[in-house]
Amino acid sequence: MAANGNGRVPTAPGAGGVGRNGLAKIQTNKKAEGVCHDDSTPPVKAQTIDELHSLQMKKSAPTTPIDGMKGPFAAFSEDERSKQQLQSISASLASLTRETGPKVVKGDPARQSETPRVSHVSHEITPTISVSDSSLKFTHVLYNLSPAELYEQAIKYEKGSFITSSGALATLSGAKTGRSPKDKRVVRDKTTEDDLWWGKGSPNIEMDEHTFMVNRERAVDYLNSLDKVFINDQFLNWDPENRIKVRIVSARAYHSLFMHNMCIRPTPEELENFGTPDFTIYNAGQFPCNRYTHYMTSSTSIDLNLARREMVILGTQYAGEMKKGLFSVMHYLMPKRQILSLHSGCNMGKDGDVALFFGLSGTGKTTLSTDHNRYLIGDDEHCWGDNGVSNIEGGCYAKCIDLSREKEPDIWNAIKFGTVLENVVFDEHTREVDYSDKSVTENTRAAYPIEYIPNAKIPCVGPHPKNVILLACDAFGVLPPVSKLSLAQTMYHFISGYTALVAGTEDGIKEPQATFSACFGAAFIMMHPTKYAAMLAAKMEQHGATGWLVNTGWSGGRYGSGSRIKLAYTRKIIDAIHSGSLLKANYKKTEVFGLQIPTEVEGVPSEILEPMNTWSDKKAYKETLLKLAGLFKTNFQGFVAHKIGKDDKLTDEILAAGPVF
Ligand SMILES: Nc1ncnc2c1ncn2[C@@H]1O[C@H](COP(=O)(O)OP(=O)(O)O)[C@@H](O)[C@H]1O
Ligand SMILES: C=C(OP(=O)(O)O)C(=O)O
Ligand SMILES: [Ca+2]
Ligand SMILES: [Mn+2]
Repeated sequence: MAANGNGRVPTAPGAGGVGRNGLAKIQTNKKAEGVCHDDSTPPVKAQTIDELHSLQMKKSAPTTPIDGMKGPFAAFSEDERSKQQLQSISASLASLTRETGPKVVKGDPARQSETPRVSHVSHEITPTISVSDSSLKFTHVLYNLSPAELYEQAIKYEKGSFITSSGALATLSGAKTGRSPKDKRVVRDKTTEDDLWWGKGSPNIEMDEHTFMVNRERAVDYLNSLDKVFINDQFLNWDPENRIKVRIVSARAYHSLFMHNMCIRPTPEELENFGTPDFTIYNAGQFPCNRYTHYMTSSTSIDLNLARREMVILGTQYAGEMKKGLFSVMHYLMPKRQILSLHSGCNMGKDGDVALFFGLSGTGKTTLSTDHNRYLIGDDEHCWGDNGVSNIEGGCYAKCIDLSREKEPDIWNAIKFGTVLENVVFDEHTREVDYSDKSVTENTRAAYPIEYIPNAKIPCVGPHPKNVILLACDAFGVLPPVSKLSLAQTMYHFISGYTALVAGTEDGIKEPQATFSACFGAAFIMMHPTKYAAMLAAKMEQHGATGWLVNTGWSGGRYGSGSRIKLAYTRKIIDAIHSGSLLKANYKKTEVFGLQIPTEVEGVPSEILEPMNTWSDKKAYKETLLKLAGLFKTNFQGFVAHKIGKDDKLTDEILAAGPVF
């Protein structure tokens, strides 16, 4: 025993007095005189460490009790259902050159000895001469794992996975940190040839059925070659009558957790009775496509086959491809049922007033629909049908760059256990995230279940919208912070789908990049933009919704000389739209774009409402305004030949609703 500071050996504990470093000595239990016990609880009921471990985890309770079951599924035993489920998964993973699907086993291969969930699929093993090695191998599936299980899988097996100080799962998406629209392919067949929008401006770049099958086989073979794959069986669309069952097969826990958060999570009962999915994604993102395959122009390919109801992902691990790929599918399926699909955020006031927020990436859909004073219905993808609106998703996907607790408290607080944080930078020791760090990418993201936002409206449905807000982040700084639109103007701006962002943050980039993306989501629509526009016009007219154009971009000059409109001001503008007070304001009409701008908005300095006021160089303002107007005009040329709605009246009005100069 070491000597203490004064050179004396400390006395035994229990003897009273002062111990080492002057601290009071530990007192042992009086009752335990002579024996050294560290607690008085009974010993654990285990003889070995393995027994102790087995005590720790109990088997999940079956949701339907096996005895005394009622309802249509009473005839099926637990075993029977589990067998059917494995057969369905095996069918999903079937390589089309082989007769049957792979032999599927549930559970982590690394934990077979511990997991009670190993259940063999009773495959009819057809004796065949040309048996390949791959057919001898079992495919282990990790089926609808919980966030906790997915965390463990990610941290154990996926490089770049860490728990941040707030409990979120930090992940890396690899070489791709954003979507790859140029690598998206859609199968052109007899049906889609007539139904879809092809050619100039369309996001649908064609591929043939055979090439799709080549890529599908490549993805399926890759997935079957792995130690294990993740399967998510989930739903899209909160409207129960138009709910779609989706299955996502992926190779990474990160992808599985992302989709767990983003799609609607089935209850255990719904999962038991899931049956066959309506749509399946094969995400083999780690594995590239073969560039010598017809139609491939890079090693990335995102392939959609509407007839087969399948999507294949090769060569990109960016999780947003899955979410937005399914959104494309909804943009096909829903309008066929007379339901309008919308790339918009959506929220609802206490009185049931619903607002839609359209806009391209980074314009504020997620930020502005997440509003502490209103119920969040969803941040990105919705349907508008005869009964009102419904969210397609079960989660939100927020941009995190420069996120602050003060400005966006609800999003900040949603970044906790269960949330996927993509491509963020954090302190190696404290695991505190630095949201201002763009070292990996500027497109850092958080994906969280919608119920992580305290005032989420569950189920995520609402009545018909009262306000339709078009968001444009105008880096030219010439669009007013807010203007009230006529129906024709709303359609003009909806079809134009304008935003201008700064290309990057490097010095020397003076010129903002204008983007026109029809329906504020050209990358995701499947039919001609005028189809969606006509539906929107009819719905807005029928339900008396008002259109608004809100510039969440620059004021007082273009990017470089002006500055971004304060989020606090934009929120005040949005508040005034929601409350109805802006509808009653006084308006004046702007030059060139002919926009109605209010003279006053509560909480917003009046001088910024008219952009010209904020520019010190009036000549530069006028030039920039005309430049932007020219860009709008050129872009709209592509639509002048199309009729919108049943008669020419609206079409003519829309054409007249653009800039005049
Ligand atoms: N005036 C403003 N209005 C809206 N967003 C703003 C404003 N100023 C800055 N921002 C920032 O712009 C980004 C908008 O992104 P986000 O809401 O995720 O867009 P979207 O959901 O449309 O892709 C957020 O990072 C937000 O903090
Ligand atoms: C996820 C995306 O959407 P947004 O930026 O609109 O949130 C995306 O465009 O990839
Ligand atoms: Ca979006
Ligand atoms: Mn968003």
